[in-house]
Amino acid sequence: MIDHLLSLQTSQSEYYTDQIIKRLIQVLVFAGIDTSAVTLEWAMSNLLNNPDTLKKARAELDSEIGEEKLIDESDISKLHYRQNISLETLRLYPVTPLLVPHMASEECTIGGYDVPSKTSVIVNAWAIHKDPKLWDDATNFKPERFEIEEGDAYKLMPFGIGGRACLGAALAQRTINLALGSLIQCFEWERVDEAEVNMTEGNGMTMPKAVPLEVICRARPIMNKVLYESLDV
Ligand code: HEM
Repeated sequence: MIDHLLSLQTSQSEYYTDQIIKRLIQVLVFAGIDTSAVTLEWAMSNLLNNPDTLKKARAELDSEIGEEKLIDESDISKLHYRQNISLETLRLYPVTPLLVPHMASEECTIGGYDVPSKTSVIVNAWAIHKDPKLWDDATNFKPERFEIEEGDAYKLMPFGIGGRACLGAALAQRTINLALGSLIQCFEWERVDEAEVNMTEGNGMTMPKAVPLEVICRARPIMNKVLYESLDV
């Protein structure tokens, strides 16, 4: 990306100044890293509190990919249940719960309220995602719900909607699905004790867990195979 921006700088030096390039990279780092990492932590926490879901996700991986090769990007589209786990995680724990503030470009009506032009408008995606009028059993973690519904964009909007929606949504979904798939394929996961993982939401720009996740993991046999192959022994 930096390479590409620097080559644009040679042909369009007035626009692609060093400052613009630095800011673009800052935005990508800021918008792209913590959001995906925190979502992954919420997803793992959900799986540890829902062992049957974890078992089902592992069974899907074993049957679609097997235990001989590691999951790669081309496998993601085969793993529907796994994708539903990410969607359900982003529904219950959207890491940007209020999206980012918008401004009404012209006078309009929202939910019966007259909104003058240039008013700041904040969308509470967190509340929409848990609204019992929109979702059955709204507060429970049920990835199966997406087998029936497609994740209507006006009900499920962890990446925002429209012209200013998240530019990295597709990349984020691929990264999260691949990372989560690899973690499930390569390790057995257990809670550190009998108690459920604490799902309290903390404060911060990207809604973190109030109590960081602690887990026990054990390598599955595929790890031996992959490690030996990479050492070429
Ligand atoms: C789980 C991961 C992510 C979530 C939940 C997320 C969520 C969001 C949300 C809610 C917005 C604001 C949308 C709106 O204005 O309504 C946004 C904007 C943006 N996101 Fe993401 N994001 C994620 C990952 C990423 C990644 C991986 C990148 C890039 C590497 C990225 C780049 C951006 C950029 C550049 C914008 C600003 C778009 C604009 O203002 O036109 N995001 N994201």
